[in-house]
Amino acid sequence: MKFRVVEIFASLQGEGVNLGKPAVFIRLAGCPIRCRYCDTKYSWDPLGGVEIDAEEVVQRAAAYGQLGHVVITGGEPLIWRNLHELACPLRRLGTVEVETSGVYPPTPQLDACVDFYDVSPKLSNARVDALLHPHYPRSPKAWFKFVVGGEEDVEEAVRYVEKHGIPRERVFLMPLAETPEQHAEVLRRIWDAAVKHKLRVTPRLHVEAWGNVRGR
Ligand SMILES: C[S@@+](CC[C@H](N)C(=O)[O-])C[C@H]1O[C@@H](n2cnc3c(N)ncnc32)[C@H](O)[C@@H]1O
Ligand SMILES: Nc1nc2[nH]cc(C(=O)O)c2c(=O)[nH]1
Ligand code: SF4
Ligand SMILES: [Mg+2]
Repeated sequence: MKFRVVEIFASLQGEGVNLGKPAVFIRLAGCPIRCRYCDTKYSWDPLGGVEIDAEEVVQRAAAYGQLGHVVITGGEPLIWRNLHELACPLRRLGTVEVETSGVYPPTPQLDACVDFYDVSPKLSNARVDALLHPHYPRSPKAWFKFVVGGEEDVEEAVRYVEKHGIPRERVFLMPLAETPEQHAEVLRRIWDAAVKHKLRVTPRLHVEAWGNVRGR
């Protein structure tokens, strides 16, 4: 099975439940959702990247050394209906985490090979119609990151969590930011609302360190 791969790189997981873990990132091409704030628009074209066989992707990922954790991202990786043909062999390299908007459900074969879903449900600040699939709130493997730019977004996230029955202990707020300056400014804006609503906050480590650059 071949996949269109935009980039493969080693970095620290900059977001969410596996924050700070050294990981190999595999960014697949294609995303039909098109969030207004997306910091990875170069991944949207489904014909972008290069076509690589799953086993070759695993070899290239393995070349970074046994980092122990692999992140499949995009783009929207769940549009690839045979994603298990990549996720399952990647388990040879460690735990497997999938970054997703949560719009598309995993197949049972994929779910068996995933350790973490890092789900980013879309609030009105994304300016898209993207419904969270009911598979994720009830999955013990799913963690949730709401991109927020200020207090109003935090309040919307609180309503969203309640409406969709998302377990609060699996929820993170994450600054809508592409530069270290924006990141610090948004953190200050959401800080008290996060405390008030007892919601965890995840930074975007790579944005704080490098801004929005490829391969980091
Ligand atoms: C590029 S997306 C790829 C995975 C998947 N399409 C998704 O949206 O979760 C990876 C993560 O970056 C987040 N993201 C994208 N642009 C952002 C921005 N400008 N500020 C904060 N988070 C952003 C997304 O919400 C998601 O959590
Ligand atoms: N360091 C780092 N961590 C990340 N976590 C999720 C990312 C993504 O683009 O999916 C990402 C990324 O692009 N870089
Ligand atoms: S779903 Fe993810 S990759 Fe697609 S536009 Fe939104 S943030 Fe970007
Ligand atoms: Mg990124």
